Amino acid sequence: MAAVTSASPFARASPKMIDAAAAAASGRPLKLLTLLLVVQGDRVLLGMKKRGFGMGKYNGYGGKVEAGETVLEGALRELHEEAGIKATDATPRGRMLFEFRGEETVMDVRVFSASAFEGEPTESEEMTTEWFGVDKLPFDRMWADDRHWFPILLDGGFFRGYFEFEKDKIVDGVLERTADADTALKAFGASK
Ligand SMILES: Nc1[nH]c(=O)nc2c1ncn2[C@H]1C[C@H](O)[C@@H](COP(=O)(O)OP(=O)(O)OP(=O)(O)O)O1
Repeated sequence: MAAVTSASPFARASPKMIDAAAAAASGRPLKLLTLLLVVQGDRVLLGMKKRGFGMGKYNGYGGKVEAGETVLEGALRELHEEAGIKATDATPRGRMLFEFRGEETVMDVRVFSASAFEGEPTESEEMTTEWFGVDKLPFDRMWADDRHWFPILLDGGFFRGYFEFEKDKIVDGVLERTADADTALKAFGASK
């Protein structure tokens, strides 16, 4: 399992590097977003984004956390709105900061996974619903960071990272497997 993760050029991050990357973003506005991956046995539910940010890419389900809801509630609501299902065992797995060159706001993405749900995956106006085998994930049609942290997610682990993008290409990044979800969350001084 370590071999999978260390294959990533970003996996050599020390906590110090992560903190330095986070400090680079401190003081900048963070946009709180969720991302929920439904992983059932050896298959993963992904949706192709049909509009807006990330259009044309496959991803898990998620979006902005609304006022008055917790991050988990936001993650569950987005999954339901976009894929028509209710996850019953969603659990936090990681935290990723994404910076886009030329943009002030840094995306603060809270990653969850779930394996159980109620309902049938149903395509929405925003996303399709498609199952992919864990060894056939469409990484070349996903966000470039995904191939680096998916192995940790599929392996049952927790992670935190920071990636800088120029359009949709990675220009810099650090990624670290953490001992638990709390460590991943508190990494960048999460307030909620
Ligand atoms: N580099 C990245 N890698 C990744 O795997 N997911 C990313 C990502 N950058 C953003 N995301 C996810 C987080 C979130 O689930 C989604 C963006 O949220 P939204 O779809 O809500 O954005 P939109 O600007 O389209 O919002 P709405 O206009 O409210 O639909 O993309």
